[in-house]
Amino acid sequence: MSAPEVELSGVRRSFGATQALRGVSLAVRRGEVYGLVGPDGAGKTTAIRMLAGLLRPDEGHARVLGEDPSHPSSPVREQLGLVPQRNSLYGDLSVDENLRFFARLFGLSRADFATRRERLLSITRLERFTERRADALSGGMYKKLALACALLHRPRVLLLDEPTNGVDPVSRRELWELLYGLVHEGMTLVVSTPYMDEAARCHRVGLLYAGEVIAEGAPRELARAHGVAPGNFEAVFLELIRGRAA
Ligand SMILES: Nc1ncnc2c1ncn2[C@@H]1O[C@H](COP(=O)(O)OP(=O)(O)OP(=O)(O)O)[C@@H](O)[C@H]1O
Repeated sequence: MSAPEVELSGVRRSFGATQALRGVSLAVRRGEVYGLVGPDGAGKTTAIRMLAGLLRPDEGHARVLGEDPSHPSSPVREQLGLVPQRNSLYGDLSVDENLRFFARLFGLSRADFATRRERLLSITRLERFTERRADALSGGMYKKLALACALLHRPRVLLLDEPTNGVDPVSRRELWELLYGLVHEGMTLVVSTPYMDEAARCHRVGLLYAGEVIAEGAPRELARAHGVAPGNFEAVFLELIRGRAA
């Protein structure tokens, strides 16, 4: 079996007295959609930020394509895309200006940018809105633009922190279709979400609760193991949490 592309191993991280991650381990293979599923405050953003190299663990380690993503000169940074939870774009800049800004940041050549721009505007269906300011976009369109900006440099691993938060159901479905398209092209995805129904859209999920992975597996298998209908992760979660409280 191939080596994991994304890995957390025994990761602990505290902020003052708050233990955000309490010994989290996970491994994601090429072409997988791995869901970090859990309620607000479970530690999802902390885990994503660690994989993006923006935070270091107190204990344990994070690896992406076998490298430490927090290392300033790590080549893996070029292979990583991040869609943060909010405010990742310049609200006063238009769709086109945001794309251009991030293309410069990633060092894309003029010709490469032209190709990427066309492709990304097409898959996100933002072609008709290139002049619109990011702040004036709907929630779903804003997330699609954030995704387009994160994809400019053709990352191999994409990290998405609650990409469908505040997005209407139709745009949510569209975003997921877009994500599957990327996976089809060989990308590896780690997606955090507080929406239990979205767990079923992932190949594998880690259920995160109070800084710990309390269950992990393929959605259907987890549902079967807990005797609930496929996709009913709320029931799986409640049973697991009840089990811990008992
Ligand atoms: N920079 C920080 N300073 C202090 N506490 C923090 C910091 N970052 C996270 N925390 C705390 O760590 C815990 C986990 O937060 P985290 O943001 O990772 O959770 P989450 O699952 O992403 O939830 P949310 O969806 O609400 O962001 C929370 O109790 C949070 O308040």
